[in-house]
Amino acid sequence: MTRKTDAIYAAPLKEMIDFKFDERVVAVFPDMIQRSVPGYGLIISNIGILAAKYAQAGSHCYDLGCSLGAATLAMRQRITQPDCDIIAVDNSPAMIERGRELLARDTEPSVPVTMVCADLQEVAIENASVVVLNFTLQFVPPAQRLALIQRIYAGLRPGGILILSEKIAFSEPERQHFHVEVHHDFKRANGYSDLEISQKRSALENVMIPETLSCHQERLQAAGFSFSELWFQCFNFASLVAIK
Ligand SMILES: Nc1ncnc2c1ncn2[C@@H]1O[C@H](C[S@+](CC[C@H]([NH3+])C(=O)[O-])CC(=O)[O-])[C@@H](O)[C@H]1O
Ligand SMILES: O=C(O)C(=O)Cc1ccccc1
Repeated sequence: MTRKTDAIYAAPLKEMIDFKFDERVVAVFPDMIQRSVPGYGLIISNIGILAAKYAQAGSHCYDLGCSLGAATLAMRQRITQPDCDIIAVDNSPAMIERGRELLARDTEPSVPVTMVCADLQEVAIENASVVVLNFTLQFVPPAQRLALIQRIYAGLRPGGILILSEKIAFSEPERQHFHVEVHHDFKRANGYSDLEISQKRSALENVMIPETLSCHQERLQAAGFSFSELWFQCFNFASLVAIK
């Protein structure tokens, strides 16, 4: 399959509109996320590894903010426990429509998947062994984040896990500056121009709100998770696993 190149912010825009997961983004999303998030492919494949270890027989696995279902497909390929299913949720109709097409191409008999177009806040989380928030919490309004993590904790079985990947912020200006600069270098090395980088940054400003690693760790603890581990970090992109 040829991958469509992301050029959404390549030409100067007269007016900056907030970033939205619409048809235009969906059409280039695999290219956009791969060129923008350091370690994205590695994170996806290791979500499969973690799910294979922690999925429990007869439980649900959730992929919240699934986009095109990359984490879902990685989990689906690896989970071997009987009677599991995956519930993949996204509130972008364009993402779910394309995600369903990609899922239909994956014809190997394996774990059943349901792709749901809904706000993740409206989806019940129950009898869960694996919950994935792969770069999704950063788009949830900060005031709603604790309640969501508490609801995930309540829906997990003992021994179940939450995988939480996020772009992170740093409280010390010098450290924040370092990571932002190096991330921009990463994007430049992947073919984005300075204009694309700066226009996308403005479009994301009101929509994607990163927090510090300690903010995430403290929230996980406050929600009841007594164990969490940073298993991935590259520049200002990190992934935690928390075990109930
Ligand atoms: N309230 C919400 N309810 C449901 N979905 C939401 C909500 N808010 C945002 N989304 C969805 O969360 C996704 C975030 S992208 C996740 C990548 C994916 N996890 C991946 O592993 O490829 C991350 C990124 O692009 O940086 C988008 O598809 C939104 O529509
Ligand atoms: O592109 C960026 O600068 C990011 O921080 C990551 C990202 C990737 C895909 C959609 C939105 C944000």
